[in-house]
Amino acid sequence: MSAEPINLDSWRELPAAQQPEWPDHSALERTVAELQGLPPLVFAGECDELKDRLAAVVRGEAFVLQGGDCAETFAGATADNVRNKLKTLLQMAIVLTYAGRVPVVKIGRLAGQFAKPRSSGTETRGGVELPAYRGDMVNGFDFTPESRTPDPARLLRAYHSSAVTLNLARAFTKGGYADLRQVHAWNQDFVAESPAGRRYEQLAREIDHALAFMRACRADPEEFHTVEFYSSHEALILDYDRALTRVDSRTGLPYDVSAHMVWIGERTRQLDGAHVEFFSRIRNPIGVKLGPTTSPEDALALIDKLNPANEPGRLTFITRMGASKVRDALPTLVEKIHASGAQVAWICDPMHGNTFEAPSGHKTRRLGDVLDEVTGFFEVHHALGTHPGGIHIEFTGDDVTECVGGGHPIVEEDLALRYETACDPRLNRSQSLDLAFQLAELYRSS
Ligand SMILES: O=C[C@H](O)[C@H](O)COP(=O)(O)O
Ligand SMILES: C=C(OP(=O)(O)O)C(=O)O
Repeated sequence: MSAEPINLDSWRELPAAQQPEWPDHSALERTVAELQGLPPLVFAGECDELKDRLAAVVRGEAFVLQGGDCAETFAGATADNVRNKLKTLLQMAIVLTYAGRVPVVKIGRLAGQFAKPRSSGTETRGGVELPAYRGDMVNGFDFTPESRTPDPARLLRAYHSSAVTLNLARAFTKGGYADLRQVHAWNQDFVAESPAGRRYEQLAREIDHALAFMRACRADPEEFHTVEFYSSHEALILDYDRALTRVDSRTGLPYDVSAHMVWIGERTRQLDGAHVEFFSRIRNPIGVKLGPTTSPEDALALIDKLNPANEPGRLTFITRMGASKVRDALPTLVEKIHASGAQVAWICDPMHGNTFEAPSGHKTRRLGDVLDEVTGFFEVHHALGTHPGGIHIEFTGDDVTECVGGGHPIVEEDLALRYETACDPRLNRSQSLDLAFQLAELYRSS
């Protein structure tokens, strides 16, 4: 048991970036009090299990696949939607495990990814200025004063939507849908239409043969029938994540039980800021996004503050440099941190450094840039002898047209066809599989 209670409110004294301006503070306090009385969404023991899996990533023995929507929406918490995202994640994981020959730690940007940091606090349309959309946890997407006013009741809806989503994810991953014998079923609606689907079908046939062989040998391990799946989100709105922090009865230590893993974004990772302070107090495995301006000194100071015991699996750096910068910005960072002896996992987010505006005004990303950043990430780690530990992506299971490129190509003129994201552009299912095949090749040759 820990000797003294840990102060979970020390962050309140510090500047907290990207927080909503709640118009009604007493409503916020009532909501927070209600959240504090609600059951945990995940258990501390599950968070520890994920920490162990991430420790294997630090040792170079496993690879992280972390992904999901840029911004989940309340309306999107449906069985079809969650199943489609999980299906894509499972297909990507199978490609990586089979073709890349590496165990994959599966983490969704799911069941809690309801808040967004924004470049500007307001949005102007036709001369009207309103608060920017900050995710369904804070305000509505519609461009009206009512919808854009931050509403604390949304924190409760975020909790309940997370609970529904996590319940579906647990049912799909433990209840038979994720059984390896379903490798073909996951592809059924897809195979004929897309080159990635056809390539996947070939791989699924090989897996079938391998499974038949294993069964003939009377080997049918439990791992073939269910999947370990973990949830994660950017813990941006501190009132929410603090209200869902509970002291673990086994150890007396605090965990943010709104997700297994939480991360700090590029815009809120100030060393003397509230987010870093709050994260230093909770015991979940945590991530920190690092953009191209991060100095090795910044990263080392974050390690001192967030992982003073140098526990492997506790801290993951998610680098998001941009394809044009990764080969210049990443090497010194990795080299100096590795030389310090710090035990961190390195994950590449090839999305957030590669956003641009198409002539139509849509925010988009090129799959080619995404693949180039991932390739640069592998090159840097290969040259330094460190482990490229995973990827963090924004994707969806639907055939949206938000990013350009891919084996089943989408061009800039297609963007308006199915542009459905609430914030940043996501890879569709075919583009996600293209990425998985490329990753598997990179992994095998690294
Ligand atoms: O997902 C990341 C950020 O929230 C997003 O890129 C911010 O977008 P903006 O620059 O349109 O505010
Ligand atoms: C905001 C995000 O990324 P970053 O903090 O890296 O900009 C995100 O991943 O949603």
